[in-house]
Amino acid sequence: MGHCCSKSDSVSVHQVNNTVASSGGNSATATPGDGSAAADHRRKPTQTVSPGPPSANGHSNKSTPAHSFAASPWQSPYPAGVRPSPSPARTPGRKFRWPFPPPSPAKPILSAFLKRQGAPAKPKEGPIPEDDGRGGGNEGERPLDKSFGYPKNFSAKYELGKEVGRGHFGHTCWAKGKKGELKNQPVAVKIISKAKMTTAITIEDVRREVKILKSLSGHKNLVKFHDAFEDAQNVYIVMELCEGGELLDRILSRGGRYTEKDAKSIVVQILSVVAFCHLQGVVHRDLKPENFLFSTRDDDAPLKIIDFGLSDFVRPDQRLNDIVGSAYYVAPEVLHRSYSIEGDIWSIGVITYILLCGSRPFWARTESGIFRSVLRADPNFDDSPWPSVSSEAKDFVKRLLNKDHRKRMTAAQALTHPWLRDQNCVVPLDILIYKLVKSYIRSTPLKRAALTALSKALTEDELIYLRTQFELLEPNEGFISLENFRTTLMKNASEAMIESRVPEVINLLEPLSHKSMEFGEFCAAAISIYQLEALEKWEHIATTAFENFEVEGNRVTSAEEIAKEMNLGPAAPSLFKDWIRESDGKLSFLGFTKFLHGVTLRNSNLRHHQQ
Ligand SMILES: Nc1ncnc2c1ncn2[C@@H]1O[C@H](COP(=O)(O)OP(=O)(O)OP(=O)(O)O)[C@@H](O)[C@H]1O
Repeated sequence: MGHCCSKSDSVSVHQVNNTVASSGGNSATATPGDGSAAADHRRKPTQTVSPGPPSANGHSNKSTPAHSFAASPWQSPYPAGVRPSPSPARTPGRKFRWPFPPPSPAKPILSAFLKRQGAPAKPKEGPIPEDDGRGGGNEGERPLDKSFGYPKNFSAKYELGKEVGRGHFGHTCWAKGKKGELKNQPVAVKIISKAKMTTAITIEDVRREVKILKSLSGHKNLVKFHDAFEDAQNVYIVMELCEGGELLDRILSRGGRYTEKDAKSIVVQILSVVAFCHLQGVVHRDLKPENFLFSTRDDDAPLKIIDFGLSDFVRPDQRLNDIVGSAYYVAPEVLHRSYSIEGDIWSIGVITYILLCGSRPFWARTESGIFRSVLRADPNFDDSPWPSVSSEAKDFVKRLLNKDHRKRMTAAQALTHPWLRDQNCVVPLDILIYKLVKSYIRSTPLKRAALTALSKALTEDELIYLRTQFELLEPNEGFISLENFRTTLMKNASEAMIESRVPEVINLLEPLSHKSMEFGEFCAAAISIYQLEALEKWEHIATTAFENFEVEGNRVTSAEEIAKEMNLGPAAPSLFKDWIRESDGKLSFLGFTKFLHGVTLRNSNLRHHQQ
């Protein structure tokens, strides 16, 4: 995926647009006036390109060819000096139709976002100055080092064939191996032009894409990485060839939507591979139907995730702040510049919504309108075909499209959702468990008692996910300890993760070395109050939990004690008065639920009182 701008820099960016509806392409009957007048640039390039005048981002379309064909024996599909229009005239319609409006090439989300906020937009594809306080060097003075250390003998090992796909910053060709294991085997080669790597950051982006592809090998729904090469002009990423086309094209060929049954099999594959990426500490950041390819043309061909060009490594407690992704699929917290792997889950929610009804959940004619909709609008579940969609499917989508990222299901949890139960999904280890258990073992006895009361309010059905996770930790005679957490993580982690992250994650669980947990305590440790609050029956759960707490756990406390337990300063106790019953000095129902919820820094009142 795109390397036009940095990911790691605040101006990073990208790919906005109508990409959802973008690639379907037979433009012959495009409807004027609805954004669909131009055709699919990948297939009918001459109808969409706008040679000559400066593009919407202020860069001349003439200046730099978008893609290098130097290494390809085949001709560029574009006329000389012409590249796809970098900015679509408008955003296509909400409904999927055939034919589709043109795909929109990269367009920075951030620039549109800044414009909305009244700040001057930075050039979208122009080099990002590296002396902007973000730690780069002055590229005007120091030539960029574009050597990657990859082998240089690409053409000795592979024979390039025709182009099979084109992104904004690279094109992908069919090729076959000339020697070794891949002799005569077809492969795909993504070719990224070094001429387009105009900053140290864009170079780093390519390096990271290769590193991530290497480190993630092994999942059946992930395109297999073979090798990376370079020469003076290009970087070549050799990978498994997927011959079945994009998920987007299949959605289109089915008239815009899937049956629930077929949608489930797609969603399970997406969740499975995304759960794998998240466990390995990788956030994809550009999940959309164009980035899933079918390995063959068969109806039941496996789906493969591609394009880790916007992906990044993320630690369990880390928040990322660069705005990247594609507008229709971007999560609210990405636009708020504080996000992590839950952003991918939102995108899967958007994809599932589209699969089930053929429309986008967040739609507007302009990019700023899309962002507004993502931030504020609730998706429509009333219009056709939603009344005939199962309530489980609707609940599933709603639990992915929760605007509060803490309330969203994780990919592993989603695989245990009732909608997918008949799919017999293999549920992978969830890194969220490690995060929650880490907090639990550091919490106070009162908090643990409250969590225990809460976990006891859940039904066996609601505990399926936790039971699966507990089994994955391979309890010894019903108990798990630090060793179980360590071995299970090692068993499920990639080599890169074992080297870089596992020690850190396990160290944080160190207090567990002196204790072991049976399933009951594990449930108390690994439930997320935020996720439970998102459930329709939360009120019932909370009431039952409080009844449990009254029987076992609720004790006389004071506002000072609670403030102390919640790590709050001396001015805070006045805030907690309502939490304690005057009659017996124990937590009230309100106090119980708020205490469970904890205090977040978002609560400006508390912050104020802490000062
Ligand atoms: N392994 C593959 N097998 C077959 N086709 C592929 C493969 N990888 C990529 N393609 C095709 O090449 C196109 C561009 O690839 P990719 O998305 O990785 O490039 P990009 O420049 O990063 O794209 P984008 O602008 O969409 O982010 C894809 O949309 C797809 O059609």
